[in-house]
Amino acid sequence: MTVHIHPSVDSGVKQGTGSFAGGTLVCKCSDRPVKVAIKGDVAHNHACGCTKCWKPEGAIFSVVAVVPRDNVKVTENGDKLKIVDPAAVIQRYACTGCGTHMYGRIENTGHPFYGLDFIHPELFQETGSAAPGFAAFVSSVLESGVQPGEMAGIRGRLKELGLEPYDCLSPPLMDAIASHVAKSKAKAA
Ligand SMILES: N[C@@H](CCC(=O)N[C@@H](CSCO)C(=O)NCC(=O)O)C(=O)O
Ligand SMILES: [Zn+2]
Ligand SMILES: [Zn+2]
Repeated sequence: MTVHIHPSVDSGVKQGTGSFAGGTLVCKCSDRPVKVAIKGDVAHNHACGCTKCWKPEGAIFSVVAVVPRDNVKVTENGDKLKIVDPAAVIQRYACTGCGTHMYGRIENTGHPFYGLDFIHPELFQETGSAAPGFAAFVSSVLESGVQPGEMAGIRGRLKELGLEPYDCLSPPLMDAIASHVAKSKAKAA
């Protein structure tokens, strides 16, 4: 049986051009779509199996990447945006018309990823942004109703696609988080 991970990778991961200069994210509304301008390319693009990241209908994983928060600007119909969960670490701004998450922002200045916003590159109206490079929070798909017996097939398909599966973030990102924590502790001592 074919395992569907996410429509943007199911027929193979399409590599970015390496020179993506930015573009516009557009929600799914036919009337007054929300538009968000992004400067520059995305970084740390990955498939995410967590329950909080937005996924298109039928997808098991989201595809999510980061950009500097100063490179994110809501340009049209921002009045339709609402924070999904104000208590979450990542405050995800979703369109109240279609439910699409347009960007996620961290307001805690002490968080290792403060300064980076989370976006879904599939919403770019342009092509060529950096491709996903790994899969994060893979075991978390069980929290969305995936059956344990499906996990081997899911991990196998992710590997086949070149998206190494991890049950948290990738080692370089986990290292970045731990280094940040170590530095914060040293400063406080
Ligand atoms: N098992 C949980 C995991 C949720 C989780 O920790 N998600 C990460 C990654 S999201 C992008 O990669 C996270 O940082 N969450 C903070 C937040 O969502 O506010 C689940 O599946 O819910
Ligand atoms: Zn919308
Ligand atoms: Zn996630």
